[in-house]
Amino acid sequence: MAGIRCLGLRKVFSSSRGPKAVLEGVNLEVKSGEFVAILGPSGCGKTTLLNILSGLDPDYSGQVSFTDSRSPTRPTIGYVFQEPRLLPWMTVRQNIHFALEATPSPKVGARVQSWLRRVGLADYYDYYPNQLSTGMQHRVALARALILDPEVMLLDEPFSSLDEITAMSMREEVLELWKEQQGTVLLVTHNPLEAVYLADRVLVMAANPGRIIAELELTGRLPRPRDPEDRRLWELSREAVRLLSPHLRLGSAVSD
Ligand SMILES: Nc1ncnc2c1ncn2[C@@H]1O[C@H](COP(=O)(O)OP(=O)(O)OP(=O)(O)O)[C@@H](O)[C@H]1O
Repeated sequence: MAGIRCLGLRKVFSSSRGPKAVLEGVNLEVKSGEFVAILGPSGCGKTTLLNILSGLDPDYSGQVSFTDSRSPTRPTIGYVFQEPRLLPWMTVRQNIHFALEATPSPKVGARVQSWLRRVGLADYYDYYPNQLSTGMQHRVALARALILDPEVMLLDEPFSSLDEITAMSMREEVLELWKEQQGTVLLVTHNPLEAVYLADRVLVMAANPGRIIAELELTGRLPRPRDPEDRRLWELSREAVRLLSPHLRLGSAVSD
């Protein structure tokens, strides 16, 4: 499994108002096998950061590197986007198969089917995305990322558009898969309770420019397995919000 390291990361976007630094001086270290959440308000640059780490956005300054990877170049990264982004003309099975970039074979077919079972969609393999609920589409997106056996999982608010009941079961699924695969997870969220329930460590981000302003270590304070009803979760989530509040002002995430 691989760790993530960023040093002095800076990202500038151009707009009609001129260049704007969206990320500035972001330093980040995620250990191999660690589950880290990034908590921050809308527009602080969380997705921008994941896009850079995933390799989708190569236009930045600063350093990004991966430690302890089994690959000599770059670890396999599974990226679950905010929206499921399934290909609408492909069935569930075809969408997952497509991610593997492999030619069809009974072995690959069995692997796809096994992941569909894992996310509770074995009976929906021949459905098209528009025949699935949003929660089901998110589960397909999760299977599509996990089938790659990624060393690093980047999760961009994967539960934010789900109803709370579905989100609760998806969180458990992600925790289960993380334990099983022992991969490294970087989860982006603006839900403090979700962050402290899932992560070993929470990095708090503020906007304008996007930067990490605080860190909340949870491993020693909240042993696993965790109970979603544990009162300490509420206290810790309030602590995370308190770390963020001095940096919040209305419209702070909007371009000045
Ligand atoms: N392609 C782009 N061109 C110009 N500005 C952009 C572009 N993509 C993002 N931005 C700006 O970068 C900032 C950070 O955007 P980003 O999507 O990373 O935020 P975020 O923290 O993920 O927000 P949310 O939680 O709402 O998804 C925003 O101010 C946004 O307007």
